Amino acid sequence: MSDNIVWHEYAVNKDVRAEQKNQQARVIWLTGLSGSGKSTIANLLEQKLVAEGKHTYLLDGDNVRHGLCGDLGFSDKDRVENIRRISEVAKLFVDAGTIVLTAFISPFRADRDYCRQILGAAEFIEVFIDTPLDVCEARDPKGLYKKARAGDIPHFTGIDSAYEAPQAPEIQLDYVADESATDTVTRLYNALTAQGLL
Ligand SMILES: Nc1ncnc2c1ncn2[C@@H]1O[C@H](COP(=O)(O)OS(=O)(=O)O)[C@@H](OP(=O)(O)O)[C@H]1O
Ligand SMILES: Nc1ncnc2c1ncn2[C@@H]1O[C@H](COP(=O)(O)OP(=O)(O)O)[C@@H](O)[C@H]1O
Repeated sequence: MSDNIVWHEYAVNKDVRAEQKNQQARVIWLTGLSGSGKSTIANLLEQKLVAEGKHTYLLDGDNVRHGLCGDLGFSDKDRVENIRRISEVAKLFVDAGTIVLTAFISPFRADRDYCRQILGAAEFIEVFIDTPLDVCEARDPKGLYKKARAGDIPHFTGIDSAYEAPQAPEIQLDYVADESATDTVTRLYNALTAQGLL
C-alpha cells in the first residue's frame, strides 16, 4: 500500500446499497478444475437469481483474462495475482450491494482464503464443484486437455499444475453421473437457500 493515503467513509455505504436492492450482497465463489462446470453453473444460477429480481454480476475466468487480467498467464505467480485482482473486484461489487458469482479455477487455497479474509466470512460462499479430473477430461469442452496432454499447454491445472481442493467449503457439489446442469444448479440453489445464504 502507498504511504499517506487515508480511507474515506461515505454516507451511502454497502448496507444502504444492498438494502435498496432488497438483498444480501455476497460472493458465490465457484472453484473447480477446467471443465468441472463453473461457467455453465454460474450462468444458470445467475439467470435464476435475476428472474427472482436479484441484482447480480458474473466474473468469469476466460472473460476477465481478456481485459483486467490480460497481462497474466498461468504460472503460479500469475494465478496468485489473477485471484488477488478478482478478489478486490468482487469486494467492490459487494460494496455496491451486488450478488457476485465467480467462475475461476482458483487452484490455491491461500488465494481463496485471501478473498474470504478481505470480504469477511459471512460474505464469502465457497462452492467446490467436485467433478473428477477424468470426467473433466472426457468432457474437454474446449479441447484444452487434449492439447495439454500433447504438451502444447504447459502448467495445465490437474495435469502439471496443482489444484488444492477446498477443505471446508460452504457447499460441495459432489459429482453425480449423468445429472443435467439444470439439476446440479437446482441442487446448488437448494443448498444455498437451506443454509440461508441467499
Ligand atoms: N494452463 C492452463 N491451466 C488452466 N486453464 C487454462 C490454462 N490455459 C488456458 N486456460 C484457460 O483459462 C481458464 C482458467 O482461467 P482462470 O482465471 O480461472 O485460472 S486461475 O484461477 O488463475 O487458475 C480455463 O477456463 P475454464 O476451462 O473455464 O476453467 C481455460 O479455458
Ligand atoms: N451437471 C453438469 N453441470 C455442469 N456442466 C455440465 C454438467 N453435465 C455436463 N456438463 C457439461 O460440462 C461442461 C462444463 O464446461 P464449463 O462450464 O465450461 O466448465 P468450466 O467453466 O469449469 O471450465 C459443459 O460442456 C457442460 O455442458
